[in-house]
Amino acid sequence: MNFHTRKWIRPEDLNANGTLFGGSLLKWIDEEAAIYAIIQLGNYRVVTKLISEINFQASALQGDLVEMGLIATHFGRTSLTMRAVVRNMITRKTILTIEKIVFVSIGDDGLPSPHGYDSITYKRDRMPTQHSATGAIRLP
Ligand SMILES: CC(=O)SCCNC(=O)CCNC(=O)[C@H](O)C(C)(C)COP(=O)(O)OP(=O)(O)OC[C@H]1O[C@@H](n2cnc3c(N)ncnc32)[C@H](O)[C@@H]1OP(=O)(O)O
Repeated sequence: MNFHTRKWIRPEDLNANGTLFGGSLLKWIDEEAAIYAIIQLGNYRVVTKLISEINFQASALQGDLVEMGLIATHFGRTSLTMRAVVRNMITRKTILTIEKIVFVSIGDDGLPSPHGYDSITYKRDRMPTQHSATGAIRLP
């Protein structure tokens, strides 16, 4: 599992208990998983289909650093299933684990679209050359 993204816990990320607000964390995870799905499925149009049980095991305080890790666990026909782990880099405790996050690749018609992949890429070789929403073309 690769831990690409780190976050610094700021005052606006705290709950009334003075610890990390779960909603902030879930927003970061959903965005991280969306970017991971785009890289794996070669499609900017991916949507969250399912997030399984979220088990908050520990927390973080203002000023702590947390890191998020994702790994693809299953390539379906139109979907990608991932596992997520978030760790507190200061206390070294696991903050949460999510066993299943499912994203679906969407076609221009707005319906699930086969992505054609069955294994993880560790490169940027599947990045689409054109963004279907903006028409922007990526330079080589
Ligand atoms: C990044 C974001 O935040 S996106 C915003 C939040 N997400 C959304 O708004 C998505 C809203 N949902 C939808 O638009 C629709 O449910 C869609 C397009 C995602 C899927 O539509 P469905 O009618 O369920 O499509 P369909 O039955 O063909 O399933 C598509 C894939 O999802 C999988 N799937 C569907 N339901 C589930 C489920 N409950 N759990 C796990 N996988 C599921 C299917 O197995 C299929 O995968 P496969 O092709 O790899 O076998």
